[in-house]
Amino acid sequence: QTEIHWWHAMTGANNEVVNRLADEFNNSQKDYKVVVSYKGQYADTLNAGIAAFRAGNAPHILQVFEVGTATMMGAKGAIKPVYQLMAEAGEKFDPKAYLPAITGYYSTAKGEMLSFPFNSSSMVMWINKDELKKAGVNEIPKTWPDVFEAAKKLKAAGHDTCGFSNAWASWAHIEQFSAWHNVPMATKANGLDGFDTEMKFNSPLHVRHLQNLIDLQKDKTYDYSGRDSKSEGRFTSGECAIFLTSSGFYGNVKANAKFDYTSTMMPYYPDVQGAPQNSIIGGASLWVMGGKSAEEYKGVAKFFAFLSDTDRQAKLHQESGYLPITKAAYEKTKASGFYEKNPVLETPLKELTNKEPTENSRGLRFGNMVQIRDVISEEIEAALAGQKPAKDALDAAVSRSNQILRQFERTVR
Ligand SMILES: O=P(O)(O)OC[C@H](O)CO
Repeated sequence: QTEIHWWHAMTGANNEVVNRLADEFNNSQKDYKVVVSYKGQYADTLNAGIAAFRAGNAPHILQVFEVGTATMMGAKGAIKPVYQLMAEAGEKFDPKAYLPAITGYYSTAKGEMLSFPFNSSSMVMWINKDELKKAGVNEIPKTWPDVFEAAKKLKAAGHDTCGFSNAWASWAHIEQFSAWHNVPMATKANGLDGFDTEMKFNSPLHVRHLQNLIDLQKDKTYDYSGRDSKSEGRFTSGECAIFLTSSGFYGNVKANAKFDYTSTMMPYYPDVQGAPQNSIIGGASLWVMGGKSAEEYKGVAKFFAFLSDTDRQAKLHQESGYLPITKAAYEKTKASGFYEKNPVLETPLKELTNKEPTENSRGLRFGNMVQIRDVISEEIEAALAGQKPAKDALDAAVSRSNQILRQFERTVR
């Protein structure tokens, strides 16, 4: 039996999904065995994969979050492009079977798919309906001003430590925020049209939004919850009744929330023309590492074909809140009337398809984005702590990010 090692970053309900998929595949045939290992949060998993590649003991499959895409593309020799892998192994593989918002993110300009879409998400606003009702908020907030008003009422009703919050600081307030308001995060279609891109997220709109957060952070009407998803439990525990994070949080919400909940589209500033635009994807894809044997690659290709099965994809979507990856899985879910009963699962799809994507909302691809996210978060944290005004923090984040982009350009040249 040939072992296929899969390193991933899934916890809670999504960790169970990963384990179950591996078990199902292992029981479905005898030639290959998928062995899964949890390697920490996404950034840790990516670092572990790169370090292992350098040391000559990389896994076969590495789950990498969407912002690690450029890093993986630039890591020559470290990866085996998925379109090549599938062709060499003779596995049926049609990139057109997948949702274009997802494949576009993980393909070259020529349309060659480099990594295998696995758990794509978008950011939604999770709502604790019971607590909103208790606080006298009769309508689910739609706009940022609505959210601020609702958060003030929640605070007055006893939510002392959190009126509203979010996971993934940069994803929420810079990356998704820019796309949703149709303003550039950076030039060159946010890097999709070339690594020689420059950051632009210090616009008056970005400054205004961060200033609002700074003002509300003072008495915890807004309360910061960190750079990644570790604090998502603040929603399920009931502490924060309005919480922006991934649609892929669904499995954990379903398992742990002891209240009536829903998810809704991200808020927007209603005076910004064209807002809301469309959201961009998040989550992760599966990268195949370089330097493995033909037999091992055959096993990986078989596993990917297994994952693409329509019923399996539909189930994965319906249980986890991640997007249906294939068009067939989406159609099947829709036709079964599933979304009428479970509107929560349709929220990210509605956001992604809200309008035809523009240069500002197709996605993003930045070299060293993992470091850039840290820089953005660091500056947001300093601003929220009252150490610098919003404009200074965003100017600093932009200029530091541009330096990191230039470093990346030098390494891939
Ligand atoms: O929580 P996930 O898996 O949807 O990922 C959220 C962000 O896109 C990670 O970069």
